Amino acid sequence: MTSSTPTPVALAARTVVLDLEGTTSAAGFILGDLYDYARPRLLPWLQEHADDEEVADARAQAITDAELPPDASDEDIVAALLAWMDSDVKATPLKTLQGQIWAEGFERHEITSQFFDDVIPKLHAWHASGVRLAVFSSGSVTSQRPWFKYSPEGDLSGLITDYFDTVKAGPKKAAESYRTIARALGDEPGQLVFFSDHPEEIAAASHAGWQVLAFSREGEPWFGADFGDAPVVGSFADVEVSRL
Ligand SMILES: CSCCC(=O)C(=O)COP(=O)(O)O
Ligand SMILES: [Mg+2]
Repeated sequence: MTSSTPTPVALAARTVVLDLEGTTSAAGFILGDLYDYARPRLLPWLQEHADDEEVADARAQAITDAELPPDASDEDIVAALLAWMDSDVKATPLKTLQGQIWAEGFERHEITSQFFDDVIPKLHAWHASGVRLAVFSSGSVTSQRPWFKYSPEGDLSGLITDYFDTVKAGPKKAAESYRTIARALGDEPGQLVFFSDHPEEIAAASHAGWQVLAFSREGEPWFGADFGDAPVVGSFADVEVSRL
């Protein structure tokens, strides 16, 4: 029998920016527990929050993105949202509406977040050593904040200083989004490192001059993907980050 020891990766950075699904947290949990929570709540949410500006914008954007007629009904829009959910299409209007629904679910203690066992100890250690921690996820900032507040290990929001989503920063597969985040954080690109499970996100961050670290976790959608020249690990336990 052969055994392989993972190669530890040592990095120096001012800020670690975290992807969530597939990196800190299991896709199966998000696509299972969280999506199941959102599905039956989409139609009543649209109906009951029709006057909310963010909901109205998401509704209009969903009509455009799904190529629905301008007078599409709430039922038509929900059918498009559900189809996106079934294929895990990370459409911004879907993420806005899911995020609002989940935020309420977290506040009501009807859902909690989930992290791989190797993640939270490292977040505490890096935060304690002065490394800034931020998030860049397709999940909306409205859902990112309670994701860290209502963790199974208590409130982790004190560890995270900045949150970015595709509304604030732009698409995760576009290098310009990483330039926007670097400017917002006041860091030089090389002072930042992006952790992600997605090859195109890793390529985009790298193109913007960031350090990158790819996560290839067994059982996750991008396990075994080709990350080009990027260093690859399977666990936060294999990573050391010192403050640059
Ligand atoms: C904040 S929990 C919900 C996360 C989510 O909806 C999502 O799509 C995560 O995708 P990521 O960009 O973090 O891979
Ligand atoms: Mg991801």
